[in-house]
Amino acid sequence: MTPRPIHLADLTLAHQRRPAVHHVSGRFAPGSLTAVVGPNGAGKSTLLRALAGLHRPDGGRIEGAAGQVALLPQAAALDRAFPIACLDVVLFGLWREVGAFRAVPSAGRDRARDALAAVGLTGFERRPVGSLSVGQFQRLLFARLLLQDAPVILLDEPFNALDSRTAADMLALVHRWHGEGRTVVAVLHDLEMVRREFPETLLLARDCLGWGPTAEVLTAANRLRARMMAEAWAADPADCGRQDAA
Ligand SMILES: Nc1ncnc2c1ncn2[C@@H]1O[C@H](COP(=O)(O)OP(=O)(O)OP(=O)(O)O)[C@@H](O)[C@H]1O
Repeated sequence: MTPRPIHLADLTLAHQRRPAVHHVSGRFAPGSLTAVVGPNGAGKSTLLRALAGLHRPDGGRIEGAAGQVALLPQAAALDRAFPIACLDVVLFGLWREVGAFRAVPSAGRDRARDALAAVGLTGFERRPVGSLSVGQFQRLLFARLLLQDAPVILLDEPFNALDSRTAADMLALVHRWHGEGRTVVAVLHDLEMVRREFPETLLLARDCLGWGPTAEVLTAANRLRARMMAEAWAADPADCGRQDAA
């Protein structure tokens, strides 16, 4: 597995012209394992969506992400009322390989069953997604990522609302991906987990307040700055302060 590096060059991402990510520059090294942390509304999900090609830059550039990224969105952002069976959700992971309108070969179905087994969902093939618990649904989304087999994996709050057993199982998958040389980027709020498990951290409060080894980034001073920045942005969300921002 040889991911390409991903560069952010003076990246600004906006919603309705209000910057959510503001003049951020830096690099996700190939094979790195990075936590993206910051207060609510700091631009973390917006950044992941942009890396996945779902949000176009309003300023600056993202280089190297196209075609090598798989995204696990926040579970809360997904509609589970859709009447679809678990195996079919996992098979979406083959979309790039197989295409939208071609039948999935039986080998693909076998891989999907293997992915379900790998996340502890053997026997769930025909279950409608609406009948799954929160933790089972998150396992299902991880199974889809397994099938996607992407060099770069983006996870938006992947352990939210999971019990400790499920969180540990999903964390083991993250480490497996890292061990295979993939680049993994995860939005997280649990700073203890970040310190324990994630060697690199990007601290975001719309602006980048630190990006590098976790112990150097997650200092009390930086976290205080992040909170203050978030409050300043909340008070005046449109004030970019630079000529060239969106
Ligand atoms: N679709 C949207 N339309 C308008 N504004 C949006 C949209 N999505 C996000 N925003 C705004 O952009 C800012 C950044 O949101 P984002 O979801 O990226 O933050 P976050 O760091 O992921 O937050 P959280 O930790 O609460 O999930 C917030 O002020 C949010 O209200």
